[in-house]
Amino acid sequence: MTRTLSRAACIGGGVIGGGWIARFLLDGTDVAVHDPHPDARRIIGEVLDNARRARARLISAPPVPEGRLSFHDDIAGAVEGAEYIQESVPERLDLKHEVFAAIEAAAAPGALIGSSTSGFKPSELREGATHPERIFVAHPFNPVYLVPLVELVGSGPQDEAILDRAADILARTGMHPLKIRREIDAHIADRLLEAVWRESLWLVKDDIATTQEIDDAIRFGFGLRWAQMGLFETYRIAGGEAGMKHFIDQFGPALKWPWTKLMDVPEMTEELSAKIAAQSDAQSGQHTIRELERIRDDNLIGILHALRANGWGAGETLRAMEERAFAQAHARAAHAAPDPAAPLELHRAKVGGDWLDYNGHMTEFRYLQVFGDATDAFLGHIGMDADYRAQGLSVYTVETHIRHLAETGAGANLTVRTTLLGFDAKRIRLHHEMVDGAGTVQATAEHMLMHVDTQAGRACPMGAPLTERLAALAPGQSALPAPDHAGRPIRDIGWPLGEPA
Ligand SMILES: NC(=O)C1=CN([C@@H]2O[C@H](COP(=O)(O)OP(=O)(O)OC[C@H]3O[C@@H](n4cnc5c(N)ncnc54)[C@H](O)[C@@H]3O)[C@@H](O)[C@H]2O)C=CC1
Ligand SMILES: C[N+](C)(C)CC(=O)CC(=O)[O-]
Repeated sequence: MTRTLSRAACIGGGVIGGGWIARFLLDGTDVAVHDPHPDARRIIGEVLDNARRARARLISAPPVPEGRLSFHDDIAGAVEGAEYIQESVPERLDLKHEVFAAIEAAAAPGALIGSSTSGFKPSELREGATHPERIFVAHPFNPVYLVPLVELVGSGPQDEAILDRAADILARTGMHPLKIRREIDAHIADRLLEAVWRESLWLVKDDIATTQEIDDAIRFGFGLRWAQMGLFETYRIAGGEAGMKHFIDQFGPALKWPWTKLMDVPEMTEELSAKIAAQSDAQSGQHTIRELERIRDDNLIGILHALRANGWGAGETLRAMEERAFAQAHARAAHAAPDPAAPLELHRAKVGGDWLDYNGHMTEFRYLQVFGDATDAFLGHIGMDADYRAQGLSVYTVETHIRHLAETGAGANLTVRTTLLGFDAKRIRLHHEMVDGAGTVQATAEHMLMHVDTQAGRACPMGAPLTERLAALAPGQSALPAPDHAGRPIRDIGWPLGEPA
């Protein structure tokens, strides 16, 4: 299992710093914060509330125990003992230099120092630094706790090693590090965003469109495409069967037509600024910023889930993050060395608000999900983990019987108690009991699992390590009273009007 970063420091806890704090903290890392803003604790607390809510909806794995959050009056106190330091103070070079000087004076020699800067180059950030090689750009995207991309930028090839170390740490928090080949103002993504932003400002200034109309042009159209394919793959398809070559032949000339005014920037007069703000108020002023954040988060989570289901783009990053969270949960359960003579408590879950059906109860497929995750936790417990499956061996569930016994509602903290009902060379029979925080049984499940050779696509005997682990559990588990419903089929209720023809 990959190690979680033990201590991070976040200097600046505003929009972006708050997101970094949440990402690290919810990944189990202790986070030390310095931000002189008088309301910093409240603001960060509100961001954290939204981030916890989002994380519970995003990932079905049991939550990682949160790291410890501490606030410090100065930078020295915050960075002491931190392995990774993230600077997210306002976008002013003089301020960033001041902050780096204070960080360098107190940080451990091996600590990595990332900057959230949207536009400055590492060579600019490093001016006047004592150990410039430790400072690099780690440019994230809002909300940092949900959007996986982080652009990593150094000054040249000599920075490969430090960027690799940073990439490794940030990938373990569920991010997608993109190493930029060469430093350039505003990296990659902000150059692209800036082009769209600049053009949009012209459209508002020239009264061609309102902020609402521009946003509609994005969200009902090309914005939907960009979350899943980006620009080049999208345009390749737009070239039809002849692909990118045909696309360029057809639309290349348009680049010389006056479609854009990209090289100019409209002067940001008081009048233009007030016009944009008024249109934005009319468009979105009915929601608070925190409400808008929650709407945004829920939409992003839906998109990420769809991408995960399709094994595509940012969905792959989410899948890896979730697998890691499950592996950590299984390791924690195994480490707790459950009593083999009692039902094994190997899996926990919390019922998210979006797990409910139209009756306000946990919807049916979520029961199977929780029981399936508990089965995986049991399999991990007996040694059937990702390494085992990589050998082309796994188990398939061949039969399931779920009983729904209570009305499981939103927010319920579920624990699954697992009993081994028996095993032979190829099969494992399991019973799960799902209880809520008060110990009330919500549902039970019985499963028959078949050990398979996934390449050959047929059942095969388990090897010695697995059968030995099962045999070690057998004395304690077989002594437990068998549930009275075990092995029971669904009762036949007959046909009151007689057998149908
Ligand atoms: N807002 C955005 O969409 C994005 C911003 N960034 C970058 O992140 C950085 C921060 O931007 P935001 O979070 O948007 O700004 P912000 O204004 O929301 O937050 C900045 C925070 O830094 C604190 N601060 C000021 N002086 C400080 C000091 N000496 N030590 C510690 N904290 C200090 C402020 O109190 C404030 O809470 C900038 O470099 C920006 O370019 C990067 C990606 C996206
Ligand atoms: C507007 N911005 C330049 C600060 C935006 C970013 O840096 C990234 C983002 O989250 O859009």
